Amino acid sequence: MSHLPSTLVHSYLRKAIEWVQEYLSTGGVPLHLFLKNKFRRHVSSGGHFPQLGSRDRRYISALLYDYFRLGKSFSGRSLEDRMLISFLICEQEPALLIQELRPEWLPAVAFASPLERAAWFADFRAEDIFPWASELSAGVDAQAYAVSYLRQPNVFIRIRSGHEDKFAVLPDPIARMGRHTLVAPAAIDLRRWLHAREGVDYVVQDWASQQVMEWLLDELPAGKAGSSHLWTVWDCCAGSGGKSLFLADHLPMQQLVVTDIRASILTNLRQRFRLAGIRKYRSAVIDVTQAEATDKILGSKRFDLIIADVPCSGSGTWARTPEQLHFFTPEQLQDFHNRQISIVKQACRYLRPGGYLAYITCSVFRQENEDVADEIRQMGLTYVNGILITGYPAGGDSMFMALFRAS
Ligand SMILES: C[S@@+](CC[C@H](N)C(=O)[O-])C[C@H]1O[C@@H](n2cnc3c(N)ncnc32)[C@H](O)[C@@H]1O
Repeated sequence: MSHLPSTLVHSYLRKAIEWVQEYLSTGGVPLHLFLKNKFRRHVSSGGHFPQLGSRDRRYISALLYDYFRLGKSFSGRSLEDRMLISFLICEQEPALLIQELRPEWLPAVAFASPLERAAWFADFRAEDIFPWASELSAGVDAQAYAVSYLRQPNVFIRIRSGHEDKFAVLPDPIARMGRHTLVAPAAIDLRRWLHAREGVDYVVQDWASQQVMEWLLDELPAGKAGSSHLWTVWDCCAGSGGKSLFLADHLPMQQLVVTDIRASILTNLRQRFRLAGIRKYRSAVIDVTQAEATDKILGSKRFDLIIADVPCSGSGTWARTPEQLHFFTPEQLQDFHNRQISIVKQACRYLRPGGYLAYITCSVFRQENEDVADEIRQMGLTYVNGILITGYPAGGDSMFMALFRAS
């Protein structure tokens, strides 16, 4: 791509500004859904793209996503300036657009890293991107975490045990991080590059998510040599089953129960389990905070291990959904905290004596991590160990886990 007509460049910017203004005033839906809807409904209004082609969509999407990557920085600038600064900082090849719209900024394009490009602007302060550093969990490097927003995160693959031979030779854009973990640049079309089946030979699972589950296996007696115990497991906020799929691949289980408050996400889970060849499990829609309804379904069942991968701010994954930086207010943390406590309080009634509770979030906020862990201790469970995986140096998510044991 060596040339972009000037009229087209201006139309991209106009469209992106129009849509970002609309999104800022309505919010509500994730940005990717907003854009999907917009692209579908886009009707020519006499502009320069009667139909939006894939290049048009790419530019407009990048302008919107990058705009949110700046978080609260450059707040003294106009919307147009912020959009173009963010494009310059975050895109690998921003020169065509910048040359047309802000040629005086071209010297900044010469820098390779987003941080260097950002620092070219005198009014940049990394701490403005994410201004809630005092709320972070211990172990999160506030500056590195803030700067991680400036780059689209990577895609991570978990190779399923027994399928390793399919990945003996890797094509160029895909690299190995471990025996079972591969990393690829964002927006890669995995089907084009891998001669392996998604869901069968591999699953897309973030590095931090794989790391916390491996850590869990090491902490549990199941990870120790000579253990032949068959585990009974309840994944009480199972979502589309990322954690359960990992366990089904690695933990000898007698029983696996997966539940979620949303029926639709369980449909997704069942499809993934079917592909993965996992048939021995029970699934049910349960709102764990509702004791009576939960009792009706689980009855007198008691579990060796309960996975509580609770709903949270998702701040450990916000580099994938940077619009959340704009809509977040610290007051929301108390609501998340309360919901997390009520889920755990109800869930741990189903632990058998000596059973384990794995409390998990993809949050970097203390109020959802250490503070909830402290309250779980006060519920009478024994704290075994905890871990915070900070994925930002590897272009991945961050995740917290605290492991408890019932007496
Ligand atoms: C972080 S996601 C789980 C991700 C999943 N464990 C995975 O690895 O793919 C949290 C899940 O909790 C579910 N959830 C929220 N409130 C709930 C409740 N009261 N009872 C049960 N599930 C709930 C949400 O629907 C969501 O799917």
